[in-house]
Amino acid sequence: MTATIVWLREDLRLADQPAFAAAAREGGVIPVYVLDDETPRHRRIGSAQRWWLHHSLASLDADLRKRGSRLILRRGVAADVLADLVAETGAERVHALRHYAPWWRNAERALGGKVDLVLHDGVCLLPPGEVRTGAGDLYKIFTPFWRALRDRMPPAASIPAPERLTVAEAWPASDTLEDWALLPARPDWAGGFNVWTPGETGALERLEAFLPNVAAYDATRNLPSEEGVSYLSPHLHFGEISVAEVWRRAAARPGAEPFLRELAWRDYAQNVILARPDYGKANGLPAFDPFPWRDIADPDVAADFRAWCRGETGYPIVDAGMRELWATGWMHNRVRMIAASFLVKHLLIDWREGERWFWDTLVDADYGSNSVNWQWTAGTGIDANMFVRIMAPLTQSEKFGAADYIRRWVPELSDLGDAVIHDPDDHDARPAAYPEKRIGHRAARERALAALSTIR
Ligand SMILES: Cc1cc2nc3c(=O)[nH]c(=O)nc-3n(C[C@H](O)[C@H](O)[C@H](O)COP(=O)(O)OP(=O)(O)OC[C@H]3O[C@@H](n4cnc5c(N)ncnc54)[C@H](O)[C@@H]3O)c2cc1C
Repeated sequence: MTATIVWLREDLRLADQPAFAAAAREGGVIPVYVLDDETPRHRRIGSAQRWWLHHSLASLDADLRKRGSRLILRRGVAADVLADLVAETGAERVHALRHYAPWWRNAERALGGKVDLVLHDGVCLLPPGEVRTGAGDLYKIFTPFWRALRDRMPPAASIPAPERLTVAEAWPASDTLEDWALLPARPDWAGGFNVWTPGETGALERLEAFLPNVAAYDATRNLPSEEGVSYLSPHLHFGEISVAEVWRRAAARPGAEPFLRELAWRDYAQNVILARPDYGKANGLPAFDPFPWRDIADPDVAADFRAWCRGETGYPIVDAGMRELWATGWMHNRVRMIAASFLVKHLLIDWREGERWFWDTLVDADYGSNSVNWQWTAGTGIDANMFVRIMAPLTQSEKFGAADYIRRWVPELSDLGDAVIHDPDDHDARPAAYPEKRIGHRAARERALAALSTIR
């Protein structure tokens, strides 16, 4: 019997997975995941995502075993490991989904030069690069991108999960998940991650739980104290559910458009990194290259950065968000915007420092979505919120009703009432255990605008 390898990356599912479907038609299937910390170099999978990956791979292996198959785990440079595995097993070809992070495109090119690699679309609603302006260019601005994408929806019908995968004649050797030590041990900081159920079943359950709320999403999505969003981002990042399936299921309900529009941001981000592979480190607007960010090597700046990471800035909404991130690996979108803006504009610290922190601590860290959103918030991006629009964290906190959210994540403030909790200093109500503001809003605003004027 011929054998075919399915190379899995952030597409850890069986349903609506064209690489599995194509391989299953050809004979014996060998599903392989390669832990590759070398090809992405400093973009190796971050600590929070290693936790997720462990559980997601365990879940996929269990699902495969129900179909008479199993997951083969190998470690090393993906293109080399897979080429060796093809030689070892006599596999005829490798099927995989196409990915858009620059290191994955390099790995696809390298592997394609060695073996018969068949790449399938399935990571986005539409393959990045396909949505273009009338002049044939890629869209820089989200709103026209969204309109063009929407005109080409809905996505094609779902591909069912293979009921039984034909088994390879002999299984190649596999590492074990324990060999990879993906879970934190000393200390185990992932206790709060138990709010998540990584894997295809967990992803589907999340979607089912969210669908009845889709019509209310527009009204609740900015309210961190409420459960108004889908919490699907890590499942979507790891490809445990296809974004097309999320679209189809949500679009079948009335009032789904605001949610579908947010899904399109994910596609948009992949389009941006396809056009600008260095978007995680290079300003979208080169005019910002000489911007006088404060020097992180300076001990005062380093202390500000540490306070931001730990949720000790003295701004309750920022601190609640940063602590939610540390505890659960996730942060509400509105609070991500406020916390990111605070780092960049109030503390005047380069957006790349924040992007790196999020890379390590988010369970949904995604090269496209993270860099696009950081650059959007910082005002340095190709589709940018202007730098001069400096978010006032305290006003945002009040406007979006964050009192319960703050009480939950900042226990020092849990006894404060709604009227004072957003800005305890201003009401002379700051408990001694809660830190002072690192900098006042007005002073921060003036400093940020003065810095901006130097590059104008
Ligand atoms: C500074 C900053 C950094 C971010 N980094 C990431 C990241 O690394 N990975 C990530 O997936 N999202 C990132 N986001 C976007 C957004 O915050 C999350 O996608 C969202 O909070 C996830 O929660 P949810 O699944 O409940 O989203 P919902 O509101 O339920 O949205 C559904 C899905 O749409 C997509 N989506 C929604 N908003 C955005 C957006 N602005 N950009 C891209 N996709 C979006 C996500 O896949 C999300 O799961 C970032 C936002 C900011 C401001």
